[in-house]
Amino acid sequence: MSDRSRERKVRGSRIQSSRDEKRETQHKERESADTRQTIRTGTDVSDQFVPDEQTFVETDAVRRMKRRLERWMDVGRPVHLIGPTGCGKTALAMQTARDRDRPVVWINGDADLTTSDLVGEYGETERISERDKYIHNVVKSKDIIRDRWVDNPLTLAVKEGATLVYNEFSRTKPIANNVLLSVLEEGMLELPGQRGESRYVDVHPEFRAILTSNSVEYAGVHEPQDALLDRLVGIHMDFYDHETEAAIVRSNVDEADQAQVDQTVTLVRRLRDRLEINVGTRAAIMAVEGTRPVDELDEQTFGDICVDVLASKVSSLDDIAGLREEVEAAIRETKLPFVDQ
Ligand SMILES: Nc1ncnc2c1ncn2[C@@H]1O[C@H](COP(=O)(O)OP(=O)(O)OP(=O)(O)O)[C@@H](O)[C@H]1O
Repeated sequence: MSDRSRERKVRGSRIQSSRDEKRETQHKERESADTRQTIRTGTDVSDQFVPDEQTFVETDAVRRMKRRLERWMDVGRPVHLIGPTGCGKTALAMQTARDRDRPVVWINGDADLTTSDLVGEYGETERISERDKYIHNVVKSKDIIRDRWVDNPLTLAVKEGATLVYNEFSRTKPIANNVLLSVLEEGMLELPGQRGESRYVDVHPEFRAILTSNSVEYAGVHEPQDALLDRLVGIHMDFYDHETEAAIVRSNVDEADQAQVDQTVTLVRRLRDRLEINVGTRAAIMAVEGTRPVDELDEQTFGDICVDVLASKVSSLDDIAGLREEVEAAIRETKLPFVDQ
């Protein structure tokens, strides 16, 4: 492949470096990795929240999904991860973002988010006092009070060439997300509150975006505008395979017994098929955590643990009774060796 064909175009602006030069740049960046930061605090920014780094399990299934995501990152396309609650979207997005060796910016979608929450506002007032020091013992002071513009996460990410992880973006009202349209296509961010030249910001060529949404809410809460969806590559995720879920549980629960993890994952996957409510990987993690303090685990106790793990998703005592029946039936079917039947 000729060098020219290796040059990759990012929406609205061209990465000047060929793939080799980019590798060279990345190598240099890696050398100064300690200067790389997840933008938590930077110049003129309020503290940025980014989920803490966790042990990330990479089985074949996870690697395949991650590679699929990275391919689109490589060509500069924003990716939309869609999947049921607790299937692993956030963990995958965050690990892919971290592995890019670029700053990571996190935004949590919310119905109250406005455009200025995303891009910035004149959030602070600065008072500048000038004293006239040329005329002896005459003090003339002038206070200038000026609003100071504060960049918010999206502007930060666009300026720094960060990887933006916009979690549950469809919880944000579409009108607030409109500001993404020109970022993802024309490579230009418009700051509605700003004036003159500073109203427009060129998108850094290394800027990338991963948006996640919950399959149910995605269609429900705020149907995203088609113009935004049109700019996104969509990857639908489902729950991982048994081996991956068991590995995820083990990585999230210290010193968990392998057999108990396997059996609990089997049970949780069985309940996922039987119940109307969404049974995510977190349920398996919490069920194994719930058994840790128990010395002699019997069917009743394990049934209580599994009901507790899922009960917040049912709203009435009748539903709880139905849930318990399903849980107990699934425990009997799964013949859990560690549970004294
Ligand atoms: N590859 C992985 N390695 C380690 N833990 C993982 C991995 N994938 C998912 N998990 C864990 O499984 C649980 C659910 O994952 P995650 O939060 O990423 O799901 P989600 O689809 O983003 O959920 P939600 O829709 O609630 O945001 C979390 O506790 C997460 O730490």
